[in-house]
Amino acid sequence: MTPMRETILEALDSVALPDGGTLVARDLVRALVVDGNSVRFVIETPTAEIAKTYTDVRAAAERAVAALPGVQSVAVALTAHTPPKPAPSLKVGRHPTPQEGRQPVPGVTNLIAIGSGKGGVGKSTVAANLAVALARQGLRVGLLDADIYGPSQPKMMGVDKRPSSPDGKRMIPPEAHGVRMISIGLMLKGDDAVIWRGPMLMGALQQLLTQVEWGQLDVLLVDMPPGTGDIQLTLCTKFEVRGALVVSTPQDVALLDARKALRAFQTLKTPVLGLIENMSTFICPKCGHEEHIFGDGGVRREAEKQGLPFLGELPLSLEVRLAGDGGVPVAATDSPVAEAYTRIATQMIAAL
Ligand SMILES: Nc1ncnc2c1ncn2[C@@H]1O[C@H](COP(=O)(O)OP(=O)(O)OP(=O)(O)O)[C@@H](O)[C@H]1O
Repeated sequence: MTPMRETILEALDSVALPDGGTLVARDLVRALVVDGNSVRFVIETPTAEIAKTYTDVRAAAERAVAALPGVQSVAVALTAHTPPKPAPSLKVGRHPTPQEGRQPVPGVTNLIAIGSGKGGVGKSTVAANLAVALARQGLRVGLLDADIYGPSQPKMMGVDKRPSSPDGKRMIPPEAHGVRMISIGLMLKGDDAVIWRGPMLMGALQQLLTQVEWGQLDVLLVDMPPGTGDIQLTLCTKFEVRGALVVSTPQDVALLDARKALRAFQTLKTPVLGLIENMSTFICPKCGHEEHIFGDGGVRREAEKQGLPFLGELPLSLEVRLAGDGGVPVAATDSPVAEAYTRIATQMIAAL
């Protein structure tokens, strides 16, 4: 049984604060994510001084949520409100500028959203590798990490340089493995968490799309946060999106959520260019035995059922994980997995 957001907020509304009110009544709960039986959220206090007095509140909040039926793990972060860290002189993170209709991103021919229903299915890994595979085929490629709550592209692409902003108005994206890349993660210091409300998220996305000097790009891939929400809505309603790719594992629970993401793209009138299956199979490096850990062919069947293109499958492999953690995506190497990415990139180019 998956716990409901409302039930969690109700439980948090019972957590009293030393300076009066409750966590919910004082609107201090941010970034509440329910992922199966795991719950995570942030308690954001107005100042660092107040945060220091909230250690017991955090423990009480964790206990209150852990006691709910269906909850197996709870992670609570305690932060103080800090304004988002700006790039050298360009402030990112503001309310969106009003805008009429869907706009193109200057210089970008194909703006493509990479989404997933469920977190952790490898969407960011696929986005990074696909970007590199497309660049290796000679395309001019950009990658925008819009996973504002868990930006992972700087690590996966091996970029830790902050973008420069010579005029304080526009940002120059750093380049890695032939891909121009920008991530909200590059504008933050170390482990800082971004805690913005919906309008701020929309403003940040708008800035990353329009105030970055992307140059001429054949493809700009947008690594979306998992699920459906403000970012997906803003991207698909405010910008001319060529289409979306949806990543899933073959597991039933992942497919269930992938279907929701597909439906959301359809509702937003964003064409789905195809489905990609990640973690399809595991081949034991010692004995060569092949095991379908998360099920066999689920995403291909789903694509057929929905009448959508199936772009290919990618194995579960230690090499992929190590490459991602090491900042050199496997698609930049000569591994057989890189070939699988090349095949998907070729299919994708044909679909554009
Ligand atoms: N095919 C694969 N083989 C091995 N490890 C993988 C594979 N795909 C992804 N991973 C690993 O799984 C973890 C989660 O991947 P990733 O961050 O890409 O998922 P995600 O769907 O973007 O997650 P989130 O939605 O939470 O941002 C990472 O450690 C990544 O290296």
